[in-house]
Amino acid sequence: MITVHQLSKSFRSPLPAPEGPFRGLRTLMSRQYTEKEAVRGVNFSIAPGEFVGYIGPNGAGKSTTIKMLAGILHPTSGEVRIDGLNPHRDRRQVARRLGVLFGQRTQLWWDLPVRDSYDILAAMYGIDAERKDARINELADLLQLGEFMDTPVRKLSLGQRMRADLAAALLHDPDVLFLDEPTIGLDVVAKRSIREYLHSINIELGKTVLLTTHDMDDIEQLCSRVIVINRGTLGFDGTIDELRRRIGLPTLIRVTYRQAPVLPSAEINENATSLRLAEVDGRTLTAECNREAISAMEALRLLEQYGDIEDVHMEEPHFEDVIHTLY
Ligand SMILES: Nc1ncnc2c1ncn2[C@@H]1O[C@H](COP(=O)(O)OP(=O)(O)OP(=O)(O)O)[C@@H](O)[C@H]1O
Repeated sequence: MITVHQLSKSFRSPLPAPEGPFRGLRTLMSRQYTEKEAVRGVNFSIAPGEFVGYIGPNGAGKSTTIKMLAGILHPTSGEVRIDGLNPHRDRRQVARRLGVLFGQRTQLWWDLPVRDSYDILAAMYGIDAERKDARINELADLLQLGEFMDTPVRKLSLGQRMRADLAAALLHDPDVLFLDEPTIGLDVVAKRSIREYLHSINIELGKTVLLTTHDMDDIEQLCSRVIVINRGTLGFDGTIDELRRRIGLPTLIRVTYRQAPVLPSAEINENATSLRLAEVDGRTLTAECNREAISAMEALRLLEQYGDIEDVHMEEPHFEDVIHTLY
């Protein structure tokens, strides 16, 4: 559905003129430029129906990539294809298949009621009146837009605005969605409602979604695959589980024994790279387990030697911590 081959984008900015009078004016006239390689030789492909997270630290090149995928920016080199089409050359055809949301900027008309923005967008996409009304009613129902459909966009709360923008991105029923920070600044309730909706359109309607976000809960709850970009180049492309394994943060195993365990230093220390004792507190022992080196069953078999186990609790490393290690 989406293929990206050796995609690169450089930005050229004028170098500031040296200190002195009329510096601002001299900067404008400056003929010296600096080149910023925002995206460097990126390759990936996304199959129909995938939900992919595209993540990276600030300034990594995420928005620049999405803008090139959507045909808003022209690549310096490399290729993008959306369903075989070039987003720049075949702009109109691609626009029909594509819905784009930039969470930081609305694509709705600020001073117009929400409904009027949809009328304008429907005219731009060539949607006839009957289909437009049916579509707006459907989206208003699913995204609960009814109460503010006639309110100017500038008067909406952030959560309402995001729902209205999502409906705008979906109005023409595109197969592919590019979402750049769709939950930014939202409270937990609004985030949950947006996530539930995105999940449902991916699972039930088979929409292909590329999601950029700094919210790792978005990624963990929605994405089957994650692509990590850093300083313009891809560092990882795979499932969340693969990413966890690659980073190798330990799984915590918390075992409660029937009686206080006999301290197990010797044997656990022999296996310190795979299973490391972190803490003993009364009847509870906490160990850090490297799942690459030892299975949970093997770890439990080792821990069983130190007493009768009453309860076991396992805690995977927090995804935020995994990502923090990666950045
Ligand atoms: N129009 C532009 N002119 C010059 N440099 C730009 C332009 N747009 C982006 N950049 C630079 O390209 C780099 C990548 O920017 P981009 O917006 O793609 O990052 P991002 O990963 O989306 O970051 P964030 O998470 O902060 O939104 C940054 O260093 C940014 O300053």
